[in-house]
Amino acid sequence: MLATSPISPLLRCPRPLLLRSTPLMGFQLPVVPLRGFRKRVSRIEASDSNEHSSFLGVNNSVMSTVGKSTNIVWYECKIGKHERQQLLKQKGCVVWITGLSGSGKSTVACALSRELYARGYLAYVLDGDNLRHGLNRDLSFSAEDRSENIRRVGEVAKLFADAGVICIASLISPYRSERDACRALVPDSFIEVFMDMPLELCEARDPKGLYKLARAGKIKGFTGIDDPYEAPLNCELVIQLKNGECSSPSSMAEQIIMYLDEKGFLKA
Ligand SMILES: Nc1ncnc2c1ncn2[C@@H]1O[C@H](COP(=O)(O)OS(=O)(=O)O)[C@@H](OP(=O)(O)O)[C@H]1O
Ligand SMILES: Nc1ncnc2c1ncn2[C@@H]1O[C@H](COP(=O)(O)OP(=O)(O)O)[C@@H](O)[C@H]1O
Repeated sequence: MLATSPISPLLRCPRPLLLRSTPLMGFQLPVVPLRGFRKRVSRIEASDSNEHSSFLGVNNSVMSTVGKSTNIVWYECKIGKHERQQLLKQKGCVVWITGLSGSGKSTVACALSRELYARGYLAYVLDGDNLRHGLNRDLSFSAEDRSENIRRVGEVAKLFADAGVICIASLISPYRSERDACRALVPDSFIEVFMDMPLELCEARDPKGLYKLARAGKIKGFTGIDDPYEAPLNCELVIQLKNGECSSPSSMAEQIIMYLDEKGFLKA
């Protein structure tokens, strides 16, 4: 359990205190983390201001500069991804669902989450539309902001996968290079699923009336109308119409579950 330090600012630890329960006393004792931590860090010189530079310091601590964050040190916990996966009896991964608005991304994402839950697996959906209500509320649909949107979701998805969770990201994510960058964050556990539905079908569905507005010129830069969508060239799964018919969401989810099972993600 974590708590902020109750001690004076002069003695404040660089990290929060850990509280540990003792069976004998039945209450929590503060445990000051890693004596020598401050000393070790203070002996490392400030790093330069390159985009991403790092060097080994005393006791293998690595002081880094990443983006605009200078003098930062990665702290490793003993309970890691492996332990969490053993606990959950599954492998953390990212199922990245891409496709046009109205192609069925959110529907299949929720069906997949539901089917996994029914089988005893933990999944979490990161939906583009939903994330734009919070984490990404500052982003528009300009190319630059869409790239930042995808980058952030890729980073969050990586954290979920590290937590041992099957993370289902459901975003239009129209640019190949940004999707590839997300893949590079979790190279062995990224499953790209392309909702390969014809524009005509998506437009006919138009559940939010956005295509109609885009065709009328009332929304500018709408994906598939006057903004590009770059279809994947080499993705793990493609979901398409069969004989002109759309499969049910649960059979689409089943297709993804079969892939996860074959590749060993459904065991620790
Ligand atoms: N200009 C424009 N282009 C595309 N989509 C638009 C636009 N404006 C609003 N919307 C709505 O936003 C949803 C897509 O958000 P995403 O975060 O998935 O988009 S992106 O990955 O950043 O391109 C998308 O949701 P889905 O229909 O679920 O895909 C739309 O409802
Ligand atoms: N497999 C499917 N079969 C029939 N209708 C579907 C299917 N998947 C999605 N739909 C319908 O298509 C519309 C768009 O689906 P949605 O999941 O919101 O797409 P997206 O998230 O890609 O915008 C919704 O009205 C939904 O009910």
